[in-house]
Amino acid sequence: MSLLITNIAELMTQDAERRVLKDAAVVVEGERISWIGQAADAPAADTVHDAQGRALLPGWVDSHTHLVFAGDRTAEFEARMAGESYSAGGIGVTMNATRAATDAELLELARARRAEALRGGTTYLEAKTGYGLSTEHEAAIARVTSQVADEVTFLGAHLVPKGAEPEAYVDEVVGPMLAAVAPHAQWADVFCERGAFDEAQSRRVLEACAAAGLKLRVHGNQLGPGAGVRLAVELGAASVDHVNYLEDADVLALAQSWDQYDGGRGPRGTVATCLPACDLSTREPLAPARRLLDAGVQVAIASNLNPGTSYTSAMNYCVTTAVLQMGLSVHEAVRAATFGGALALHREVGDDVDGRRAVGSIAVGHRADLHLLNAPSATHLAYRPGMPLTHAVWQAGAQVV
Ligand SMILES: N=CN[C@@H](CCC(=O)O)C(=O)O
Ligand SMILES: [Zn+2]
Repeated sequence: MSLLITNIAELMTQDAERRVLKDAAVVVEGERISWIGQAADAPAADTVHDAQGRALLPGWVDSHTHLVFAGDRTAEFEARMAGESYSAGGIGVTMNATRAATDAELLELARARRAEALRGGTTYLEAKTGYGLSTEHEAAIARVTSQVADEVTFLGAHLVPKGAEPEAYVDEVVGPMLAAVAPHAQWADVFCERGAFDEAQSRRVLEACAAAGLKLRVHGNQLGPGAGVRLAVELGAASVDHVNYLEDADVLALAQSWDQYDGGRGPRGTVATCLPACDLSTREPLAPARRLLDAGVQVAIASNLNPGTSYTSAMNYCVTTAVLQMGLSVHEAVRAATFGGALALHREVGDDVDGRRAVGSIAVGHRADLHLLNAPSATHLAYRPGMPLTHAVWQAGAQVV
């Protein structure tokens, strides 16, 4: 079955040439984009969707979520709004609530959140473990996560649980916990921050996970300057996330990591993933996305959905914030939330590579993940902040919204 989406006022492809087409059309065959071009030149298809002058973007690629948890942290949020600062310790509150839930309850909660994200235009999503913090609970959460997320990240090194001795806990993370979770995960992450894991502990976790075949990502430089960015670049992590507190040397290292990049055929560098909703909720300085882009760093924008620092999956809101408060153009912000997220997950290139297609851009051969706005241009995301602009969504060629 083929589908022609026509009468698109603005088609923001986020493809290699960063093309933005006016009066455009897209043809989808099965799960795959098979044609893009001017509406007047479009081939016939089995069915037609008249976009009626709306804007079409790639579906959002949310490359940083903590989708699987129970409970909420309203009281902590209220305290923060009253002037308290965020600390990693709150993770323990969610650990207790999550351990108390059954796997079936966690799956139901996560499925509801995944559906909410999809309704907001998120067609591809990464999710982390990290609220189990024991071998048994991390393995259970990894199994649940693999049923709802497109990419699964092992984050046993999220917090040393209360009562545990840090080095003994790291021994567990790199030993039995890693062995139990690795079959369900593609990625490993560590919260390299004061109050969580120091540089040596983070390095140990990341090296062990890499040796077990997991690709790397890092939570770093969120609450103050630190080793996260440096470690991520040194170990070839796909992404370092938060990046609120950066020294010039961090920005330089991130930029240099992209020196050899040739569009995905050779090695990739380390993406800097900015989490605007989290920055606002924690009242941390916004990540310096403008400075990073100007330095030549590849940037992603993600939701960081979690009950502590960012209880939202609204990527429209993250993009709006990036434009209004972080100094990005609309095109740059949309790129970071689509192509940038895909790059941070090594999914930005490929026409049926290992049975999977590229996501995060609209190009022939890529997965037909499409987001139709109820607006004539993507500019309206920032121009009409907070308005419900998601009109229709296709995921792998199927209309889901
Ligand atoms: N920074 C570490 N982890 C989460 C917060 C987790 C929590 O507080 O529950 C984050 O990305 O912000
Ligand atoms: Zn996070």
